[in-house]
Amino acid sequence: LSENMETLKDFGFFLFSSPTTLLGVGLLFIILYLVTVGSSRETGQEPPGPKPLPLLGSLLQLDLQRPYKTLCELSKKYGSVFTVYFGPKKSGLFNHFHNNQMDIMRRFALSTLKDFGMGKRVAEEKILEECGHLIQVFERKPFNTSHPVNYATSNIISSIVFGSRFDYDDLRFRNLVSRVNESISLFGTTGIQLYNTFPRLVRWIKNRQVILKNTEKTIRDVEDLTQKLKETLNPQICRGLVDCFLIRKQKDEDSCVKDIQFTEENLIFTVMNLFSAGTDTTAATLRWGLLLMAKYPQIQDQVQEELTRVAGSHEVHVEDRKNLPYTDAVIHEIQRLGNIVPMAVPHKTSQDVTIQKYFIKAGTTVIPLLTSVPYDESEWESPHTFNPSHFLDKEGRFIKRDAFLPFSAGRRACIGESLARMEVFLFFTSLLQRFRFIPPPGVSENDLDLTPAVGFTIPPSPHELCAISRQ
Ligand code: HEM
Repeated sequence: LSENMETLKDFGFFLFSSPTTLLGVGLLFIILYLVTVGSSRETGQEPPGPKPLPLLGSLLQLDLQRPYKTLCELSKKYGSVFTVYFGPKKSGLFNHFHNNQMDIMRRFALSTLKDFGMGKRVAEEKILEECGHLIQVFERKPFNTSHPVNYATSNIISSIVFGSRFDYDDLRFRNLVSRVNESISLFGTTGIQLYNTFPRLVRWIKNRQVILKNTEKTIRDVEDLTQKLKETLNPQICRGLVDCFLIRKQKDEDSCVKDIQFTEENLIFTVMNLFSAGTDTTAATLRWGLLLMAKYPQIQDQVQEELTRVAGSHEVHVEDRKNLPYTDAVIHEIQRLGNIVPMAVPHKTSQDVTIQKYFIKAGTTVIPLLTSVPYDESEWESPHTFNPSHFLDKEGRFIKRDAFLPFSAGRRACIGESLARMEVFLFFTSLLQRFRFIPPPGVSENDLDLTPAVGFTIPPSPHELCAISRQ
């Protein structure tokens, strides 16, 4: 996902696309000049920012484990477009795609996800089936929600990509999911921030070695899984995204088209990207949801009262959402407060560009600082409190808010948004229908800690909950 190329058009579109513009200063951009200080001044005015130290840039001013926090503070001082130096020059951890390839792979993934039911009934059926499996493994005795929830969300993307789900006790699947979780979490550590800043100096850093090993093993697993699909491929039937990719590749080969997009390498990385992007994010959101329900039992009561009144013991479907305004508001509030992708995905300008009055050189890393939006005091009545009324009008009807941007905006916004929204709604409602979530014995609601973990995406810190059956 990281360091993907971005065209000038994408960049402009992102900046001026409607929700962003509406928010004014809401969506803040950090412009990370990783080139020599002052070089861009030759061509135009550089965005403001803290004065960089030689070599270290702005490093000493940043909380390297939670950079989004200090960056948010800096944005208050310097405005919606500003510069931060992460050390002296440009660096990146993974960069697998070239510009056009990224565009084509994005389009391919998006249209295949749609073919496989993203936002449609097919996906709904898959998710409801998975809810059935997830419910079986939730326990009355204290348990860590991380594993089961990650397996469940991973199975949704797996069945879209590979055409089938995995058993929760399948060792290879468990390892795949654990490696994704571990790498995403390590991406947020100080060590990796340092590596990104001084790649030559700290190549040996342990967390980088772990990420590289994880990636190597995942590549082997994905190669093996795709090989099995290749052996049983029937060009008439697409079981999942991998099949569609292979069929397209075969077609190009048959008609002697020299393929630079539909290559084995792109297949592996597309699958890996979807697998990581689709697992950790949705699971983190759901885990925040369950934790917040345990912490705020009165809100859990109201969700359960509404679910009982509207759906009784029937399975909740997507079409029920419009009749569940309170539950819908709670889910939106979970996403707002959870703020699980605080710095979106870094992009890179492919050409020089001027934004507002500021000149940004080609090759500059640009980070949309999403974290500034959900806690914006000019947008939310009580930005730091879990308050579902942010999404309700006086009559208790659900209201959309422009400052709700967990999936980012513009041409490079999340491609899994409708799938993720469906997953979060169906998993959350079916779990809340069946279970009451409470803290473990001896732990009070007040003791439940809402400090986020460290990571590229930010789930809650490790914790345990009890799931008491309501039936
Ligand atoms: C609640 C769950 C999710 C949240 C909050 C979320 C959020 C985001 C955000 C903020 C971005 C960065 C956009 C930007 O850089 O401007 C992103 C990118 C992306 N997401 Fe999601 N996402 C979620 C679930 C998913 C799922 C289920 C999938 C799988 C289909 C997915 C696939 C992707 C991909 C492939 C990208 C990169 C797009 C690109 O660079 O062009 N996401 N997501």
